[in-house]
Amino acid sequence: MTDFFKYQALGNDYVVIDPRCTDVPVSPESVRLVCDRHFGIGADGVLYGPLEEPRPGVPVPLALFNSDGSVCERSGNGLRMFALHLAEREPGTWAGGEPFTLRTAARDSPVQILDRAAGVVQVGLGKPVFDAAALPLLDEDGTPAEGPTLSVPLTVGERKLTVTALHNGNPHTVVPVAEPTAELARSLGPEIAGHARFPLRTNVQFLRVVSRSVLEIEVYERGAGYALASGSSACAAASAARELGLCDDRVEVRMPGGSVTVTIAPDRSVTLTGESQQVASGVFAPALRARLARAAEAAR
Ligand SMILES: N[C@H](CCC[C@H](N)C(=O)O)C(=O)O
Repeated sequence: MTDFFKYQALGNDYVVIDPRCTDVPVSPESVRLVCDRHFGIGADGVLYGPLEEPRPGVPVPLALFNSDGSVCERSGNGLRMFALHLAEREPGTWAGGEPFTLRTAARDSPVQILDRAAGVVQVGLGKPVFDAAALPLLDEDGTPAEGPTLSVPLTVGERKLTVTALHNGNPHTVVPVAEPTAELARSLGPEIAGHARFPLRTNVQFLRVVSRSVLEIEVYERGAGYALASGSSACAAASAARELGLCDDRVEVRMPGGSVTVTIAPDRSVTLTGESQQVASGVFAPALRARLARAAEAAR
């Protein structure tokens, strides 16, 4: 029995719970406990799956959770880590470098392991949508906003920002700034992520365009807080910068935990490539197991 596998991608860390390997119940409450860095394992989220026995040629379903227990539709890094998990469990089936498909609440995402030893995995996030209704984004007066979300004004406390919002499986808000810092992300990030104009909340990226081929971001994730890296955030920043004419169609996105490569096809489809690694696997101690079981029971 293996209750959990822990992975990280550029410091964005996830615990994989594979129902084929453990009977630990997964609920929002137990996710919060597992992700707690003091009372649990510690992670930005949980990848729970595969939800059915994987078969080659059939999309592999999994569920994604943020560390606060909320459901997340898609995670660029999370899917890359989950692909590696499948390859490490069943190298004969998944590690051959053939593309396969992972299925989450957002939609199907193609993944491909480019270098298993180095943990290099590519994932396609499809075409982003720059549309107020998709996020959703409300007007200042609380009514649903309409139309494109490129360079829209957003008032946050005393600050009048200009942001670009988009949906690439999950919602993102890109804030161009002169100097993205962890302090800025930690202070302003939560105010934007939970802003009344985003009723479903949003992930937030503070962006500096270093050159046409290099972007730098700091990330505040919806449901997980400050993050050292985020794959879909890197893609969101690249898509926003590309749409605003600020970068080319292949960019390096630098984050505190490391860099990824994002490419944007002529039809705007986005591909994310980067590294990730397994860092640990193990069993929960009986006391934590008991608490997880109680947490799942309470959630019923
Ligand atoms: N870390 C993830 C993004 C998680 C997004 C999540 N916080 C949400 O609620 O949308 C990534 O690498 O793409």
